[in-house]
Amino acid sequence: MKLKVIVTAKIYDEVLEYLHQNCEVIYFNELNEETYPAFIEQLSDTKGIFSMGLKVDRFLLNHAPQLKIVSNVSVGYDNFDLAEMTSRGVMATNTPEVLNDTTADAALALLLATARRIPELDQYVKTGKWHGLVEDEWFGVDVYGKTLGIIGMGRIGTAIAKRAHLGFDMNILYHNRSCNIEAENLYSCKYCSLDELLQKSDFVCLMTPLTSETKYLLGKREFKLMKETAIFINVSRGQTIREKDLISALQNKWILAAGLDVYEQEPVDLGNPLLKFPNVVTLPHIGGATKKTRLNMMKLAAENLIQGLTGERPKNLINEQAYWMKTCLADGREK
Ligand SMILES: NC(=O)C1=CN([C@@H]2O[C@H](COP(=O)(O)OP(=O)(O)OC[C@H]3O[C@@H](n4cnc5c(N)ncnc54)[C@H](OP(=O)(O)O)[C@@H]3O)[C@@H](O)[C@H]2O)C=CC1
Ligand SMILES: O=C(O)C(=O)[C@@H](O)[C@H](O)[C@H](O)CO
Repeated sequence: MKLKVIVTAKIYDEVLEYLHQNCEVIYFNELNEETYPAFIEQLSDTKGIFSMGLKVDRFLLNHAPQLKIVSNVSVGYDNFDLAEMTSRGVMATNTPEVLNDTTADAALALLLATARRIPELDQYVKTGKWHGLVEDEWFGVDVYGKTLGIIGMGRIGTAIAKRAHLGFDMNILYHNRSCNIEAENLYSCKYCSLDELLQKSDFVCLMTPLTSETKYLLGKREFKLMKETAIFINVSRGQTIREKDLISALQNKWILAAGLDVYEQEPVDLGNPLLKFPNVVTLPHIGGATKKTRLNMMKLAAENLIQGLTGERPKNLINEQAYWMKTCLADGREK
């Protein structure tokens, strides 16, 4: 008998086909008020879930006593209550690496668009304001040769550093809890404290995961430390900053501008003051999304799911302990 899995993410046909070959698939195109009760009902004998950003908490787990694995089609997994999953032996997996370059491209796109005021100038052309020589009040600022501070120099941070250093001759500062020797050697990145990075950078790019440590990492104090000419880019998660403090920073001109892919609340509320600033360039949390990369993320997530269901250690297992609890201890294998 095939094992039952629930799919709650939009999924490309070839990946759905792969899952069908291996599992009995219950597919929810969308989880909303109407479909949620049926989803909860299906959980009772479900072994695996394939989802993107699904909140996996005690409530969900209480309804899923047979669950072995939740495969996230995303590298960030702040949607998981990891402690709760691990204590119940439910494996958690994500999709690192395959989206590094796509997300780094998006971060650079935001950086360039904000610095050179591309959306404003696009409107300038399209609304017929272009009559002669463009006045210098519309000019942006240079990117090449400037200092970029990357907070969170991991897989994606390093891909951003590569582009900025090799492509735009930028000096790179970075801050992590530990050093990234590869980034230092390959792209001349220099480690510094968070405060030093904020004070010295022309561009500050936030690229950490959202954790209890990074929640509200940047607030009023940190925005005030930045240069008045600094441009802030956030492609991590909305809650890594205090959004109301970013709004104050822009209102009071503590910083020059911001480029944002992520928000405290998503989809962002139309009344959010951030949407009113001409010097804020916005994207709808699409940094990691191109069709090719999304397909690769889905394929990886599907492989992780099947590996977990068939007793293999999933390639991108996040909580090792859960694997040993359910898979190895259950069949008597030694750690
Ligand atoms: N907008 C989008 O579409 C996308 C957003 N993302 C977001 O980007 C995040 C990063 O992805 P990825 O690069 O693959 O992750 P990595 O784990 O490779 O990198 C994260 C980096 O953050 C650093 N970090 C973690 N905690 C802290 C802390 N408390 N203080 C300072 N630095 C810290 C880590 O270094 P150290 O451990 O040494 O501190 C590491 O270098 C994801 O978790 C996700 O939230 C990812 C893809 C797309
Ligand atoms: O992988 C991550 O952590 C991401 O943030 C992205 O890939 C989104 O999941 C995706 O863009 C859907 O919003």
